[in-house]
Amino acid sequence: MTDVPAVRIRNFCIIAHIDHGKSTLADRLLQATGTVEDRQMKEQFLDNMDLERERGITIKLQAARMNYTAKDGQQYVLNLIDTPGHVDFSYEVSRSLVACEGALLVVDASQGVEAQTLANVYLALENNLEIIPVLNKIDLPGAEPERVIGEIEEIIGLDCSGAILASAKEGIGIDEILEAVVERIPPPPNTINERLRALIFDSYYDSYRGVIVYFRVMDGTLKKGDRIHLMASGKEFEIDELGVLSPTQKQVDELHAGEVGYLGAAIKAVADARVGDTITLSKAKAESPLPGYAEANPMVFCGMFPIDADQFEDLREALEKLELNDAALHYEPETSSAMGFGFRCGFLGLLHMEIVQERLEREYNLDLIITAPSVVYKVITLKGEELYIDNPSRLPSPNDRERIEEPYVQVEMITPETYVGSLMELSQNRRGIFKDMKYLTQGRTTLTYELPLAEVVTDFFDQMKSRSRGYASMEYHIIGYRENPLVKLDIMINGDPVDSLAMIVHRDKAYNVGRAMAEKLKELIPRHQFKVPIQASIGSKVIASEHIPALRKDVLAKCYGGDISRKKKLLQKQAKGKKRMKSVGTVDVPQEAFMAVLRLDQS
Ligand SMILES: Nc1nc2c(ncn2[C@@H]2O[C@H](COP(=O)(O)OP(=O)(O)OP(=O)(O)O)[C@@H](O)[C@H]2O)c(=O)[nH]1
Repeated sequence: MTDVPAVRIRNFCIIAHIDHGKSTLADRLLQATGTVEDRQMKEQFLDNMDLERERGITIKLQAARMNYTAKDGQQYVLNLIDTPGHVDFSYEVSRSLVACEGALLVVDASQGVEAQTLANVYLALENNLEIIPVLNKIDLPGAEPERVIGEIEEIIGLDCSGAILASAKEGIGIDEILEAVVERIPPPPNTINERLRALIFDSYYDSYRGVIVYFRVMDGTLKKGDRIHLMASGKEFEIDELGVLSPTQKQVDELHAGEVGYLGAAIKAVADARVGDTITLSKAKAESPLPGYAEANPMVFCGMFPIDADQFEDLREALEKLELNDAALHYEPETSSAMGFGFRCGFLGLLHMEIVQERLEREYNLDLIITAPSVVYKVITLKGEELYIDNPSRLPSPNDRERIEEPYVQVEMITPETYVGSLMELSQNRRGIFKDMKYLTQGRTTLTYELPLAEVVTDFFDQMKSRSRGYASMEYHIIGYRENPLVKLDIMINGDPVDSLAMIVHRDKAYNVGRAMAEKLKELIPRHQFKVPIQASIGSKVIASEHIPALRKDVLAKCYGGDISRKKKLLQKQAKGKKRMKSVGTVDVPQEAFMAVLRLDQS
């Protein structure tokens, strides 16, 4: 909007670990600046997806524009850009940081610095953001702001002399935070006369208006009606809606360098306007795009099969719809000898996978069987080809391959000292390579390991949480592919190989995993009228074998005295249990069996 010179704009975001109070603080800032009136204040305004609110996590980033009259008497525009709080979405976090000049680093004064906070602070420092430390929750009796300040200084090396003590809940420190944003965060550079470059930091699909794009104008001016060119996708569109988020959408005619806004341009799918892409004008293109564009590559894959084969087309339609709004979701049809027709789907990480699954089941009413997550393996064949395999059942035979490589990640954990031994054991068991350990204040420790991603996606996070009684936190990033002696483990049920249960494991662990899998499946697959053998094999060699004995007793025999309502209840319970089963040959296999690998006692 023309009336705001760049010197009176401040663009900032909030960096915080989950639950340290980011959303509560954002709400307070919106209230204190009168952006949202108290009575229309929905709790946690910025997290507006139901699923997000239910789980209390921020998935999609958004922005809010606030007008603030500072102590110097001047009117400022403060743009708060929200960032997602989970490692799966770290690329989106990095783009939203680039759209800012400063960040509030919110740390729970009764807890301390956590792994995820660290990762995002380093990203902010790399991007030269001005960081304002905020010690939140000082109203809590256990708050120790001095200790936590010491920790921030020690771990991050950040000068905390200007740290602000706050309680988002009680509204303490909110004015100080707003003043600090104005005083300490630099205004955006005034590049209004340069060619238009605007950075996309988020987008979502609206069924009436097409994709709505959130962006920060870095250089130049953008007007309603302009024809825009997206520098990475190469696509062109005409802007039919331009506006700011205050925090609901409000239309404006133009936006200048330094401003944050949204646009609509009849864009069909978010994949056409990806996060990180640069918007420029068709008639006066910028010479080069803004740096740092990357396509989000799926790292974790799983199979999704409708329990009822008739739902295959519904599943396809649901995935098509989700894809409009999720550029990182990949899928392609898959046929499994055991499961029939379904899709192989790719995700950024486990949380992303869970969110998609939940939406398919909840919003599209699909009953799905989902197979265990797998990472993408790189196979070099004897002919020298390089193949990327995201489905263990597709692994080329040992006779055709020269080697297999798997993705590795660097994992940073922060934990109270007491749990260090247990977490080191967990990491060693998961083929981890110890890299570093540092003692912090108050008996807290950072641990750094390099681990195969495959070992991290199979419940590493849950194990870490349970071994540390919920106190440890972690963060990981991909560091590349490494060769390992990996083999394919096949599972046979009743003599039939079940392709959806095949997995790729390290040779040294194959025997244990095979045995544990056979035992677990024996536990999870219900008894049938006949004996069901279960075998685990590598190539033609059977390495573990179990069997489920035939069913003898009638379940109803358990009921006494012909109590009909009780009988009904039991039958209903059985029918419900059946819903989540897939027939593999003549054997009914429940959903849990396909996830058995996540529940093996091998951690
Ligand atoms: N006592 C106290 N509790 C607070 C304060 N700020 C936030 N909380 C509580 O801490 C919990 C987490 O707060 P949120 O604002 O949802 O945390 P968040 O960082 O946004 O969490 P994510 O959205 O999951 O990233 C909620 O139960 C809040 O009510 C505070 O200053 N004092």
